[in-house]
Amino acid sequence: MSDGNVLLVDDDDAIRTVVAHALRRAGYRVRTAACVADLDRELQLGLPDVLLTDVVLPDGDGIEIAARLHATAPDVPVIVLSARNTLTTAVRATEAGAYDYLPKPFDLDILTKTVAAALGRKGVKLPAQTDDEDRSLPLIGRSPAMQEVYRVIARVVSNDLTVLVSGESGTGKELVARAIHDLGHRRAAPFVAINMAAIPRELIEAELFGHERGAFTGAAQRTAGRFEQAAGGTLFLDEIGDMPIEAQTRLLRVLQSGEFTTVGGARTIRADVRIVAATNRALQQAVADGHFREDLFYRLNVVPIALPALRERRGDIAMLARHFLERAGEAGLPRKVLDEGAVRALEQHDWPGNVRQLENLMRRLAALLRDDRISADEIVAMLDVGQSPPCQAPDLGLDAAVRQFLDRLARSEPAVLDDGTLYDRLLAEVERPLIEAMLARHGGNQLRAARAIGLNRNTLRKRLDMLGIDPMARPPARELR
Ligand SMILES: Nc1ncnc2c1ncn2[C@@H]1O[C@H](COP(=O)(O)OP(=O)(O)OP(=O)(O)O)[C@@H](O)[C@H]1O
Repeated sequence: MSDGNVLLVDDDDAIRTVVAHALRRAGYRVRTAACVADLDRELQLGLPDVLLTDVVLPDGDGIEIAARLHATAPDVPVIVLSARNTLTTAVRATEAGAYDYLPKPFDLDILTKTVAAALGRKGVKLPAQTDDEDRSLPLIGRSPAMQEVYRVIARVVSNDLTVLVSGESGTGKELVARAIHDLGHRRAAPFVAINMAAIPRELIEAELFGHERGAFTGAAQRTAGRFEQAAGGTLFLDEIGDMPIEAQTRLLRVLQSGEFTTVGGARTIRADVRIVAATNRALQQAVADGHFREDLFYRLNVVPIALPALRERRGDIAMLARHFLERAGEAGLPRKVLDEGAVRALEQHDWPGNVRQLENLMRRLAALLRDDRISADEIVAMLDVGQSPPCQAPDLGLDAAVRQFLDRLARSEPAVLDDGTLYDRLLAEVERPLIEAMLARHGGNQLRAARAIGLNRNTLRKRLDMLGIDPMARPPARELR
């Protein structure tokens, strides 16, 4: 049995009663305070071994209390309890020197265990407080799964540990990487992203490490790689599972030695970057299949952050949807609101394209609907995009396009057949329906569609721009003539 001294500050009588009871049952001596003034009186009577504090108090802010106590009595761990379950709160609490942050509602068992752990680790050195706290924190969501993500982010912003973010496409992996950069001490230096799936495999090493003049055909001058561009900042290695094995070996060497050599050069440069890698597939499986080096996996997976799929945190959907409608409004699109049925329809959907798909849908609704209120019917109609019946080869609409083309050809002058443009014209005819159908089939996910078609993602993006295709749009119904 512990005889630790706990001081609990919360203006909610029920929370004070329940928490104090649970902690007393666990063997702690508990004092309580309902506001900052009460707390000050209690502190004059003696310091506790652990302080638990709510954030919003009638006469002050619990995080300021944490910072104050951390400055005057750094040995006393502070656990912040908050109903404002945002990344901002988690990060502010950690920066203020709090030992831990527990989102409300919390589990009493977890609270008791956290208090026990805090008592066992008193005197832990915590990150220093930083200056500007109201930096833009873009991650939305209060689900328990996102709370866990915030807690891990809050723990890594003050160090340079390598982070591996995993999650399905569109779950916010890049956003997490940016948040880690923007909140950390490297934020004044660049955040540089490189996507392994978007670069031809043979160019990845040159892109990462730079190359000397003449290092390979077409290398007319020395070019700095992403490691050099990101010096002092953060390098985001997206879709790390797509990295060719030779580049993996080279990256591993860099991570081990802290230095790299440019392609074709004898020059060694210190790698001063924080690495955040991301993957949308199970890297362990890639390791088991021999496609990803196990030693590199462990080097990258120092701090894992697993982002939940949107369907695993349906409680966040309404908040995210409203956030995206608001953003669309700020961007000049008409302001719209969701009615209750619309929210339910959104919450029931499975979101194969995750937050990105929800964001695109909200933007399209804001742009296309005439009504100010969005109803369930409109959501369902727009979500219907590309749902092909199961167990049936989907109709990509290509046969119709080709038939129409052949039809026109049959009706034209015979010389048109031999004018040297047939190949290009036929391709032009099928490209749009092919891309539209494959995008729809993959829920608007460009990476998956590109992979399925056999195109590089960058090439697909360029073609979308060229053809003016909206990746989330429903493909137009093609008539057979
Ligand atoms: N929690 C969130 N709050 C607000 N916006 C989000 C959140 N998660 C994702 N988004 C938005 O969704 C879109 C997709 O996010 P992001 O590019 O970070 O996903 P990703 O997992 O890196 O995707 P991919 O694997 O396809 O590269 C972005 O526009 C991002 O701003």
